[in-house]
Amino acid sequence: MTLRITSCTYAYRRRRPPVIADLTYELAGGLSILLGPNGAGKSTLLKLAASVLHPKSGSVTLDSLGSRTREFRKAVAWMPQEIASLPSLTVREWVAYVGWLKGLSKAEAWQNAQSSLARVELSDRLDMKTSSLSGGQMRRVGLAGALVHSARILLLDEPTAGLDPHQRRVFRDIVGNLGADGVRILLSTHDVADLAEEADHVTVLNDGSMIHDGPTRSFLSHAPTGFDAARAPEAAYSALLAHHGADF
Ligand SMILES: Nc1ncnc2c1ncn2[C@@H]1O[C@H](COP(=O)(O)OP(=O)(O)OP(=O)(O)O)[C@@H](O)[C@H]1O
Repeated sequence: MTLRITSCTYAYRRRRPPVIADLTYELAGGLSILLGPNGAGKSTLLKLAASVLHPKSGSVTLDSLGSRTREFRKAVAWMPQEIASLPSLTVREWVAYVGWLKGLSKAEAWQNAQSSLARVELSDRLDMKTSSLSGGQMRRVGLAGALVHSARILLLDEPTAGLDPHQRRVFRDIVGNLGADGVRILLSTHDVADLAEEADHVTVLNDGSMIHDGPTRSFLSHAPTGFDAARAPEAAYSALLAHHGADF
């Protein structure tokens, strides 16, 4: 399934410059990462792709499905940057609720909640209230929510922020397995060094426009010569932004 954003423009306020300006993008296969300075428009782009926001002009489609259709919403999962705990819900209820909102039956949602929480290593927290979790644990609940309805497209907004090194490894394994199953993943991150080596594709946003969109190899080629491999992703990122006069 191909997710396409075509000539999209989005502004939060009238008479203000758009946050996303006439942007066209197609999500490649495997893992794509979305980079850019604070305020570049990464979360806004993910929300447009997830049908949480709707463009003022242009379109968001999945093959022939428009982004306002139920089928589109079922095929696409979105993990927001801020995962809200619902104080009255347990961890399993929180994830099952997301599954139910995405069209699963109550029984399926309840069952899938258990298995997706096992994938993020939270089986021992099923019956705890979400309000009692740490920030990193709550992000893992958010990821379980994105996994619960087996979407073909995953849109993850800074999923590794605040995760400890072991949980980063668990996250990478999950993403690697999903990629192998043909799920397409777009994730935003500031963790250039950590994730670039895993990514198939890199997109860089600056001030609402794409300044790079291509395979990881072509992104890394922007690193000035002489950088060792471990520092190449950061060097490539800085070089691209400097080239485009970004204020970062
Ligand atoms: N709800 C909102 N109302 C008004 N302006 C907003 C709103 N959300 C975001 N913005 C503005 O839109 C711009 C892009 O924000 P966005 O959150 O998409 O950037 P980002 O690249 O995800 O940033 P970060 O890396 O800091 O998360 C910023 O200037 C931000 O202030």
